Amino acid sequence: MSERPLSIVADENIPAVEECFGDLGEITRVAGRNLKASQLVGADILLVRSVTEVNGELLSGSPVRFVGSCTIGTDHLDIDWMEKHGVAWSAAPGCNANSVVEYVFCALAALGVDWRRRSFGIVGCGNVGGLLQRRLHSLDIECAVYDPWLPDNPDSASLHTVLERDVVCLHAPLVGGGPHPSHHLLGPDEIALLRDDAVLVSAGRGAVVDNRALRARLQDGDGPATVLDVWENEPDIDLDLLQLVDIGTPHIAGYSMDGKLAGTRMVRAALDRFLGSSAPDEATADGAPALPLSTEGQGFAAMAGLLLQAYDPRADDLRLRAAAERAAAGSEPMAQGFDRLRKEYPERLEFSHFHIQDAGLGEAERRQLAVLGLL
Ligand SMILES: NC(=O)c1ccc[n+]([C@@H]2O[C@H](COP(=O)([O-])OP(=O)(O)OC[C@H]3O[C@@H](n4cnc5c(N)ncnc54)[C@H](O)[C@@H]3O)[C@@H](O)[C@H]2O)c1
Ligand SMILES: O=C(O)[C@H](O)[C@H](O)COP(=O)(O)O
Repeated sequence: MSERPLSIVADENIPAVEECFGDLGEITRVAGRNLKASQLVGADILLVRSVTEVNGELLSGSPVRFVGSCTIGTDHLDIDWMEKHGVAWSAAPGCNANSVVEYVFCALAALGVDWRRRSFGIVGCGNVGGLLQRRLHSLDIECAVYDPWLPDNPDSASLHTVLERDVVCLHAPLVGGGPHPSHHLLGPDEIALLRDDAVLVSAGRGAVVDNRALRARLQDGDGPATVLDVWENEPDIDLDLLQLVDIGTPHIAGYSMDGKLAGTRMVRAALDRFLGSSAPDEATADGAPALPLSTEGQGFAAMAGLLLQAYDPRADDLRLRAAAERAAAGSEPMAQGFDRLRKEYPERLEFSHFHIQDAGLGEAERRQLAVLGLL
């Protein structure tokens, strides 16, 4: 690419683009959900989130030579098309994995589920599932893993076995083809395996679970306690399903400020590799003063209380239900409300920004909280 300033088109909801990319040229912010080819006339670089389908329809005829997605997931990118047409690309593997794992434990805390007494099943054991597995190992909690690409994982088990565990966590990507597609990996038969006293946490991609089949199972009045962060047909989600889940959130498990900034930084680093240059100082969520958390109660209640002071997913659940009520009342379409909650998401910091102020906790609880990243 030439030495002239670059023209960078970036989704309006990616944080710190000006700080991380401003030295390279001119930045134009766009609404990613409905990005059109006509908005890419003259663009060299395109920075997207998961809501932009990046394919031949969008890119053919444009001068874009590098696409950066500040996300872990890549199912919105037509990688084959880009590689065939000489468009370089990068996502941000693992950028918000810690945020998702913290979401899982906070959701369990909100449900009053003492994770120390439960067995876990993990579907998809990459950056997110693998981090969860390592934390569970450090806490001496049993887990079984279904990941067809990782047969040597020490906890490797069949999908059937994994789905019969006490807490089932879904962290598989949405994969369309190949030997292990994941669309509706959990269909009616697999959903039937989930125990009534189990917990299901889905934080990969919505269409990994057949939402209609899940709704049918929950409508029968039984089924597991259910935490859904991702949905089929986002942002126009199934409002009946939302009524049936225990915690429903608008695809924000990975939305810690740390995770978002890591995504922006990783894409800048990838662009530098492409350009053969190096990055300026990066924006970071580090260095903020440690925020105090106080303990109340003892044992699991104290630990759960601390986690929920750091992040309580029930606040996100309430906001999503309020958006659903507005949709039902006809004052704001659900799709608009879902995207607005994501756009206006409050700043959320990961556990590493907090510290536990008083010493009411026992040694075991302190050690367990340290494993989770809370000191
Ligand atoms: N809810 C959120 O906010 C949020 C945040 C981050 C990531 N995600 C989603 O979670 C997914 C996983 O994230 P990651 O960082 O662990 O990705 P990753 O690419 O590091 O790992 C994905 C793992 O899933 C496995 N896998 C592939 N196909 C599978 C299948 N059919 N069944 C089971 N496992 C399969 C892969 O072998 C790999 O080990 C991402 O692709 C993304 O879609 C969601
Ligand atoms: O894939 C990811 O990294 C996550 O799903 C991420 O949180 C998606 O967020 P978005 O790009 O839609 O803002």
